[in-house]
Amino acid sequence: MLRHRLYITRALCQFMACKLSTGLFRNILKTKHPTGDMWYTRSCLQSILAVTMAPRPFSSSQPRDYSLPNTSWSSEMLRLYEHYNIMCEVETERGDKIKGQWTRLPSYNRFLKYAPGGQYLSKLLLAKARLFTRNIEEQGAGFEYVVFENKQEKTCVCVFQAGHLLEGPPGHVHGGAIATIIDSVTGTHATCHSGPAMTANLTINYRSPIPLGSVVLVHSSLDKIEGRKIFISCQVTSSDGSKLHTEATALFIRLFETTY
Ligand SMILES: CCCCC/C=C\C/C=C\C/C=C\C/C=C\CCCC(=O)SCCNC(=O)CCNC(=O)[C@H](O)C(C)(C)COP(=O)(O)OP(=O)(O)OC[C@H]1O[C@@H](n2cnc3c(N)ncnc32)[C@H](O)[C@@H]1OP(=O)(O)O
Repeated sequence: MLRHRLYITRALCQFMACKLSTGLFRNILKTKHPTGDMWYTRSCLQSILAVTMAPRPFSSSQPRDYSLPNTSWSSEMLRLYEHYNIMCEVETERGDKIKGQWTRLPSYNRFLKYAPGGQYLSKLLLAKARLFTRNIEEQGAGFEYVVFENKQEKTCVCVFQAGHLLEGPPGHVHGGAIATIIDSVTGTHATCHSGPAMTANLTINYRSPIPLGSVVLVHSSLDKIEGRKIFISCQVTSSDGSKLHTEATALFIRLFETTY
């Protein structure tokens, strides 16, 4: 009975939130930008994100936290997950648990129901839109990954296990899939540090192929910030760090004026 009441309350809240946000979008989108480029202007994106960003984009609630271990994770993936997860909480001399240097980031969940960029998709399709890296339902088939952030050192590390649907050269990971995980990790890093940001440039050097099914580490370091520009460098290495697979540099442009 209580569960039913909860479902009804949640459904009502979702309905009202949806009505409110689509109304706001309609009003925002009616205002034509002087350049005529009304869909993709920064001010437009900023207004939309400003009214809808209220909960932080990385949340462990809806619809599911994809960054948590599942049965497809190999022992190496679990070992590395534990290695970083254990450093997210430390014990003081008095035995209290306090926050450690690292933070596990819950998976990013899409926070907009309808976005202006999807103008050519029907509302039905748009409502189904998913983050590219989280769109394969079968566990272990695509991108299995978890990102940890170290705010003090301005670094992130991602433990990434590449599934069989990411094949490029036989038995190895597709270069586009590698670019995707690099973009996602550095994009997550930029967004966590400075708020929503878009990739302006991504330069990649592929040094050695990544065997399909293997677990690699994606290291992201924030090099510098110049105004709205966030410069990040990235290395993909074997899980023990001995082999360099890929290196990259990325430039992100912050969409908001203020950081959060
Ligand atoms: C739909 C928006 C979503 C935003 C994300 C929001 C939330 C995300 C939340 C969580 C993230 C979670 C996970 C992350 C997962 C994936 C991340 C994927 C990220 C992407 O996959 S994202 C798609 C690919 N990405 C694009 O589709 C961008 C297309 N592009 C543009 O939309 C514009 O181009 C933009 C906005 C980049 C800039 O436009 P703008 O009008 O705001 O700024 P402007 O042009 O004035 O540039 C300001 C200063 O940056 C310099 N600058 C600009 N571009 C440069 C370049 N390429 N090289 C060198 N310098 C550059 C200028 O020279 C100037 O420099 P200066 O100030 O010194 O003059």
